Amino acid sequence: MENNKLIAQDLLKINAVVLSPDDPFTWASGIKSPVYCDNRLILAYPDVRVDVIDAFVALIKENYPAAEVIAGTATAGIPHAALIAEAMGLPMAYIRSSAKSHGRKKQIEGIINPRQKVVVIDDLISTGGSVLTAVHAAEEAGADVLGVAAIFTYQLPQASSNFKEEKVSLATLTDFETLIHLAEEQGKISGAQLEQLKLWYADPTSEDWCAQKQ
Ligand SMILES: O=P(O)(O)OC[C@H]1O[C@H](OP(=O)(O)OP(=O)(O)O)[C@H](O)[C@@H]1O
Ligand SMILES: O=C(O)c1cc(=O)[nH]c(=O)[nH]1
Repeated sequence: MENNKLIAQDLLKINAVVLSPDDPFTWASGIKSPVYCDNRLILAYPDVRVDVIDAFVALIKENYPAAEVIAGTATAGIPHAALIAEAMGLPMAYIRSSAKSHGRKKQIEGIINPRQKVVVIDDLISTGGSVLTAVHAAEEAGADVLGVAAIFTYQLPQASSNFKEEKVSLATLTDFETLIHLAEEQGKISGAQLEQLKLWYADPTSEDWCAQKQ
């Protein structure tokens, strides 16, 4: 099975994908959504963890073969970055959303040296805002950021334009289209739920779909 389908199947199997159209989720970006994908749950399933890390290693070897440091985005990107770095025998670092206000007042924990080739890991891309903040911090430290690798992307136009504008490469293990297609195939989503998701997905930043559900 191709990795994008395997990982989507794993996410469905562990119930990482939750629908709640009547009580929408608020995403990090402020977007209201009927769907949430909780990749943090992967950590609880050793077999799924192995699938995810094997797929990440293959993705990084293919897209960013010169990687020298694996850097996780705080917080959900950190455990995956640690496991990838371990599997690849590479140094690992993590990047906070902003510098600490106490202690050593760092945004980057661990070591990223100037000119080092860095791959930044996040668990999930909605708008890409969180991981692009981490990319900027690594670049400010002088790193040569090869690109971003993440488990899942919603493939939102807003994310594509953000990555394009910043000239940052993005590679993911799976995506919204693959996930929804598989959920439909496996009867894990009803026709009504699919229609509502389509309505939201046509314009995720508008909250019209919320109004129309009532
Ligand atoms: O692409 P974006 O619009 O930035 O959204 C995706 C980000 O949101 C989530 O993190 P969250 O802020 O919930 O924090 P966490 O990683 O600490 O769980 C997720 O883990 C991504 O980092
Ligand atoms: O955008 C987010 O905050 C977000 C969406 C999602 O589905 N899962 C998640 O962990 N964060």
